Formats: sequence, C-alpha cells, structure tokens
Amino acid sequence: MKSSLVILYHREPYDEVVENGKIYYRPQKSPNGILPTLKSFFAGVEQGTWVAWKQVNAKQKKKFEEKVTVEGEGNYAVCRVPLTAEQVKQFYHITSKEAFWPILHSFPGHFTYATSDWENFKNVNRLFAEAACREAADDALIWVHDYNLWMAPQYIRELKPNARIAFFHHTPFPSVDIFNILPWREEIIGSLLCCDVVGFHIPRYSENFVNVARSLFEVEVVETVPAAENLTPVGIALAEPEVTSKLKYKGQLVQVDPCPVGTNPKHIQSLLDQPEAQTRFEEMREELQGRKLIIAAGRVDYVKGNRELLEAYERLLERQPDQHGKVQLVVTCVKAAAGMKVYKVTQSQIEQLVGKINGRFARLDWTPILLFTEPVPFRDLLCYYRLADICWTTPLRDGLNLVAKEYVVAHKGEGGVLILSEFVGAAVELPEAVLTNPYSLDRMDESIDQALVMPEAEQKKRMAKMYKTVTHYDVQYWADHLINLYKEIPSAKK
Ligand SMILES: Nc1ncnc2c1ncn2[C@@H]1O[C@H](COP(=O)(O)OP(=O)(O)O)[C@@H](O)[C@H]1O
Ligand SMILES: O=P(O)(O)OC[C@@H](CO)O[C@H]1O[C@H](CO)[C@@H](O)[C@H](O)[C@H]1O
Repeated sequence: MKSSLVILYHREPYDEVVENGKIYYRPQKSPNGILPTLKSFFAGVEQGTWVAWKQVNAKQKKKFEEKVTVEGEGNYAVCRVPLTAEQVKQFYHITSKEAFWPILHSFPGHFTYATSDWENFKNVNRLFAEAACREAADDALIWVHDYNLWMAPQYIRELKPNARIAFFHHTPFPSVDIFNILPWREEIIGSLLCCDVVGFHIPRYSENFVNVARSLFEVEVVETVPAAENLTPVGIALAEPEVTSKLKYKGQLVQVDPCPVGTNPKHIQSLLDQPEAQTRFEEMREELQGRKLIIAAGRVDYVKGNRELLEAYERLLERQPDQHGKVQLVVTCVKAAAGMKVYKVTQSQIEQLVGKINGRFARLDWTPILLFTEPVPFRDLLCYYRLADICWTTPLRDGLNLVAKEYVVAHKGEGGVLILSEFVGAAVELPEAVLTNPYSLDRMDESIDQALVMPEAEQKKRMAKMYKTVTHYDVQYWADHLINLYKEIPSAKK
C-alpha cells in the first residue's frame, strides 16, 4: 500500500537494539526533541513512511533491509537510504555542518567552501527524493525537514508532479546578504520554490527567505499579512511585524508559513509526576545544599553561546564574591557527534574555560561549575529544570530553542527565571523572559544580576504568562496548524 504521508528527516526515528544476534527497532527511549513530534503526524494516516539515512558498509549493504517497522508503531514504515561512511561524512559532517550551518546561523567567517561537495549533497538528496516517491501515493503529502534536504523538493516535483510538497526549516534562515554567500543559492531557492508550503519558526526567518527569493528570481508576491498575534511584532532583535504569506513562481503557488514548534507539556508533566522523578528530584535538591541552581542545557556548538555564558559567569564571580558558595552552575553540554571536526575546538574551549573558572574559584566544599558532557536522560534533565532557579540560555543564534520552552513547562508557571537570548526564535514568543544580548558583556551581566535578585512575585508573574503561552502553543497546536494548512493544498495540481 502506498503512503498518504511521507516524512523526510535525516535521522532515524527509533532505537536499534541487538538482542541475541537479532536486530529490533524500538520506539526511542529518550523522547525529547523533534522526533516524537514528527512521528505524531502518522497517528491520523492509514499508512505512512519516514525516510532517513543509514550508514552501511559494503558487507552490510548485501543484506540490507531498506524498509523496517518500529515495534508498536505499525502504521508507518521507515525507509532507510543506505549511505557509505564517506557519503555521510561529506553530506552531513562537511557540506551541511561546515558550509550551510555557519551561513544559516550568520557566522560567515566559519563558512568553508573548499571541502564541500555539492554534487554528493545533491546525490544524497536525490536518493531521499527517489525513496519518497517510491513510497508515496500520487497525491500524497511529502513533508521534507530541514536544510540537509534542501534539494529534495525539486527532485520530488520532477518525479511526482502532483505530489503536495511541504518543507519545514528548523534552523534560522539568515538575511539576504548572508544567505547569498552560498554559491549554490539559486539551486537551493529554486528547489524550495517547488514546494506548496515552506514553513519556518518565526516571521523574521520567513521574511528573510522571501527576500532571498526576490533577490534571485522574479517572484510574484501574492499576499502579505500581519504577523500572528502571539509573535512579538516589534521592539526585539528578531521581531517582524508583517509576513509575506504567498508567493508565485513559474506557476507554483508557495505558501510561506511562520509557526514555531511547541513542546509536549502533558508528556513533560507526566514524566515529572513519576515516582522515580520525584525521588531523583529530592536527591538533587539535597545534593544542592540550599544553593541557587542555574541550569544551562544544550549541544556543543559555537552557535549556542557557551563561551559567552561561561565568561559572564566568571565575571559574576569576580563582581560578586558574596555569591561564592551560594550559586551552582550546571552546564549539560552534549558532546558533538563523533567525527565532527568543527565541534572539537568548541568542546575543548568549553572544557578549558570550565577548568579555568573552577580552578580560580573552587573551594573544598564548592565547585562553581558542574559540567556534564554525556547526554542526560530526559527525565533527569526535567528534574534539573524543575529545581533550577534560573535557566540561562544564551545562543548567539538558534532556530527556536526547545530548552527554553521545556524549562517553562517544568516550572508549571510557579516561579523561576528564564534568561533568554534575543537571537533565538523562542524569544519572539516569550517576551516575558529576561531577554539578553550575548554579544554585549553589559547586557549579559545585567541579565544575570537581574535574575539573581528578581522578587518571587515578579518571577511568578512572568512565568505564569510564559506557561500560558507554551501550553497553548504546544506541539499539538503546531501539528493542527500545519495539518489544516496542508488540507488547503489542492491534491490534483495539474
Ligand atoms: N545534556 C542533554 N542531554 C540530553 N538532552 C538534552 C541535553 N541538553 C539538551 N537536551 C535536549 O535536546 C533538545 C535540544 O533542542 P533545542 O534547544 O531546540 O536545540 P537543538 O535542536 O539545536 O539541539 C531539547 O529537547 C533538550 O531537552
Ligand atoms: O543538523 P541537526 O540534525 O543537528 O539539526 C538540529 C536541528 C533539527 O533537529 O535543530 C533545530 O531544530 C529544533 C526544533 O525545531 C530547534 O529548536 C533548534 O533551534 C534547531 O537547531
């Protein structure tokens, strides 16, 4: 049976477990991030397909199972595109992460052209498109995710002209001056303009995309509307009052849709309510010995602002010796995937800086920073959020930042302070956070000082508003919004 919904996302949506020599595909244990959100879209379809890549060597390729199903999740199959180690390295580690990623996050200085392999990138995208088209019914909705698959829409349109194609961009989309540095810009934008819907987290990114498209092609602007009422229209770094919602190019109507991804508050709450979580929470509270907990959670990545945050903490300890022994910074910084040269430097910078600060200020009874470089189980991370007086999130750029929303949910609107960089998509939804500018030492210092002395009544007032936002605009809201939008796409286009 052909699929009515095909999702293309480069990661596989399951844990592969080997027991007694047999491989089992099980639902992922760690239900954080975007994977469970995307899987939930299959709930409403009879048959769906998820397309991801799988690294295989020559021996494994001989008896490679292209399609697998996940135990207990029978209404969709996972179609795996087999890639060699070299293809993965070139496609993901190098071209995606060393060429595209710095441009997307407005770090043109990190852009590396010489090592990129555009032909390999296109080949991998073509393999994804072919797999999707093999599985898709003629009028299926084919939903492509993120910049790693920029070229897939064009190949899908060539193979299946009547398909409904949607694309969601998870990272920021930079301004036209930055994006146009990419030498492959026409091909990328040409491919995105083959879609029926192109989605972004916030209006600034969608407007940036529209401006890039208009700078490269004669694109017709069909409709412009005010930004959605829950997204700050003016006054902060990523505010945008108006959005271009429809474009036309070569006969293709493209809906450009900003709608930020939400978290799953019910799931977060149910995990926190489990007896194991309560026990863990109490253990953590005891270990904290009455200190104020500041949590900084995220991936090792130069865009995440870890250095800026650690330096701000060092300045705080210099400025306010009375805080020594009274605050505890916990940095959970997940190690970069093995083999990514680009993150090695960032990781060692973080480790050195933590070592330096601890070396300067530690006492026998107090280590100023606890750094965890291994992934923390999601339930434990939620306990840290719940316990933390302050969640300190200061990326230099970030598409959305789910950590900020998870912290608000874990606090149930009952106090705690969220310090949030203005340069993450979530800032546009959460103006009640203490917004900060990680590029400014003064703003970073002011915001941590403000958070440390914020009266409880003000904390509660701000958190209550943010809680209302994140529980209303949750992942279900995002899913419903997109499903409604897709229903409007005519199913027979030609
Ligand atoms: N140390 C950690 N261990 C495990 N999961 C983590 C850790 N830090 C963050 N996470 C999870 O990873 C996800 C990060 O999402 P997000 O903030 O949107 O950034 P990104 O997708 O760029 O990494 C969140 O769902 C968060 O719960
Ligand atoms: O290349 P990856 O897989 O490491 O990209 C991570 C990317 C997609 O999972 O992360 C972005 O998505 C998050 C959810 O939309 C968003 O909150 C985050 O800011 C992005 O980096």
